[in-house]
Amino acid sequence: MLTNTLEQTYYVIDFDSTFTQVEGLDELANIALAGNPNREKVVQQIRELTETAMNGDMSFAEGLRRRIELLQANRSHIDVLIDFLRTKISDSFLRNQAFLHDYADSILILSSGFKEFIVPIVTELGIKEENVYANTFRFDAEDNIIGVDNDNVLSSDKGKVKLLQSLNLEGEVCVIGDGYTDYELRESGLASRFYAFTENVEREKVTKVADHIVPSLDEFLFLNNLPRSQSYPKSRIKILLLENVHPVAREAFEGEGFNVEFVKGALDEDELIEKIKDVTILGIRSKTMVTRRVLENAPRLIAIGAFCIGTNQIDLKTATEKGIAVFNAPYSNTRSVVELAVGEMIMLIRNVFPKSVGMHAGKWDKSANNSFEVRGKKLGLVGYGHIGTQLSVIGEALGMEVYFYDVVDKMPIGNAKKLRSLDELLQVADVLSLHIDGRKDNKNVIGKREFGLMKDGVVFLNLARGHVVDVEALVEALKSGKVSGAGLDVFPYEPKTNNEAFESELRGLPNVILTPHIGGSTEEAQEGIGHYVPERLLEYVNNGSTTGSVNVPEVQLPLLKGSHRLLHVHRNVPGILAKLNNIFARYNVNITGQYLKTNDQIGYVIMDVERSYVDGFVQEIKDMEETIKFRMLY
Ligand SMILES: NC(=O)C1=CN([C@@H]2O[C@H](COP(=O)(O)OP(=O)(O)OC[C@H]3O[C@@H](n4cnc5c(N)ncnc54)[C@H](O)[C@@H]3O)[C@@H](O)[C@H]2O)C=CC1
Ligand SMILES: O=C(O)C(=O)COP(=O)(O)O
Repeated sequence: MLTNTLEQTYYVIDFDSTFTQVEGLDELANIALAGNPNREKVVQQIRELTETAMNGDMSFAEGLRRRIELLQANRSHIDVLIDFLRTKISDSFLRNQAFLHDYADSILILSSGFKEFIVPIVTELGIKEENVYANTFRFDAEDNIIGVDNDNVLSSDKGKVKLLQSLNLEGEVCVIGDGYTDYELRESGLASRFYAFTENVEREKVTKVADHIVPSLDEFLFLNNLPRSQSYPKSRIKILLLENVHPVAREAFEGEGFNVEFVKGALDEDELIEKIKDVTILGIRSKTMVTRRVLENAPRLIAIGAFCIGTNQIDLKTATEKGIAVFNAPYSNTRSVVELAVGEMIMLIRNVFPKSVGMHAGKWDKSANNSFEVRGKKLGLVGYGHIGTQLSVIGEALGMEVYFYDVVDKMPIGNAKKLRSLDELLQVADVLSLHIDGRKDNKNVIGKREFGLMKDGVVFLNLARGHVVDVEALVEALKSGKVSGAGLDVFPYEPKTNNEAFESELRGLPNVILTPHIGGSTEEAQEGIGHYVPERLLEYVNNGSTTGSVNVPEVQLPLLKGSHRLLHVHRNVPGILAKLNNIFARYNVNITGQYLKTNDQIGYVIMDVERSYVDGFVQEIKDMEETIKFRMLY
């Protein structure tokens, strides 16, 4: 029995597609009809009836009667269903079991589904069996389901309203559900608020009439200031993913309840400025330019994930100044770039592409002229980082002599020879491949003078960044025969989407392989990046760790247990820690852990404190003039 007091608030929660991700009856049909050739058709009919009834477009009783008729299930199928439903409990309900448990006296499950499968599921999460209001099946002597208990008002039209009426609750009633019948409780005046729950399904007819739309139980608990597992609901945190990053990235964020917007192409500066206003995490690849203007219009942005290697498209200095942590995937597509470079190098030195083009036009040109092996040739690598060193290993395995030049002193791998200047390298290489990063200073590293220093007939590869080569000089070198073949994957201007044409003087030149910036575009690389970058971003958002950040000092933090964690990014000036400690001392706050790392622009201090403190303490930290970004986790 429910104890009614005047101040009491009741939380009436729907089961199907709210408490669980699925509709129980649809799934029961799916199980019961396993092996039946008409299974898909019948399940589909049942789903349509469920949807029609949920939208309020058919009388509920009629829909239920027709669904039971189609079902052909028995008691053993229900046991299978229960096991299945255990794996389909909505994520935000699983996260907030403490609330379900602690507020069990005030929580009612009100469902037009069936107690036989609802009770075992909800009671495991702390709900009281006596607070579950649902239909029950009728069985025959062989345990086949033959109907429903028609005496239960829930089996009739407006059943939920009738049932709630009969409970005669005194106090406030809020309803959480995904269906129109849940809204009818509010419409009838029996409930004072209706929260359309959209974690699993979103029905326009329902959200349109709701007092609030809650994408998760966390959001409901936040709005009502109730105890919850997330200090700030993740459904309120917007993540913008651009440039068609791998779907596993989207799943990683959505699985944790974040609000994700996914865009296939890149955005230009103005489009991004428009979109980024309420974005907390931005995911991009190499194309999206994150300029100072963009960052100045991103008040909520705390992190950027570059789902690639290069970060030259991001204004890192401004990002750091604003305490925005940038992460990338430093080696997830290294191998893919190297394989493409190896393939192109062999194709170019053998003159394969012109022969192939000729063959397509019917020209049989069997000759060895201008076709060479790579074995014994000198491979020159400009930039000896992750990609350069990998290519060094494979080049040697192909029998090439490897030479490299890097602005930083790098250890040669295998028999590779380090050269002291770019000029020296240009003069020895038979095949020259660029693997430098896209920093501004690298603009036109290879221009007219550099082509002039190269051997006649050199094979030239650029899979690094378009602006590092002067294209006009390259075209001239190709036309004059100085460069006998070139493989180009990157260009000073690259189309924003696949719908834009590629314009370049390089088009139509023989023995030039042009590829649309696909060095890192393999299934393997993209999936690897799709896992790696969200892991770094989630660690930062959930725990404060900055492992792998390219601009914020790296700190690997222990998991947060029992304390509140304050994350403070500040301008790196002397005396910050003393100032902070002074505030702690004045407010008598007990610190359970403290970490500090700095770089030349900013400092990142993390303080774990005991939960009991007064709010003024937090405000004082926020108000410090050196504070750039401040957030709290608990
Ligand atoms: N085509 C594509 O799809 C891809 C292109 N890339 C590009 O390749 C670049 C290199 O990638 P990683 O090897 O992973 O980077 P990395 O950072 O490991 O290596 C870059 C190396 O170049 C050196 N360097 C920079 N400027 C130089 C210069 N002017 N002369 C000589 N050495 C110089 C650096 O000291 C460093 O050792 C990335 O920054 C990115 O721009 C990366 C992945 C895919
Ligand atoms: O990883 C990089 O730096 C690349 O250039 C690959 O970029 P993408 O992911 O293809 O836009």
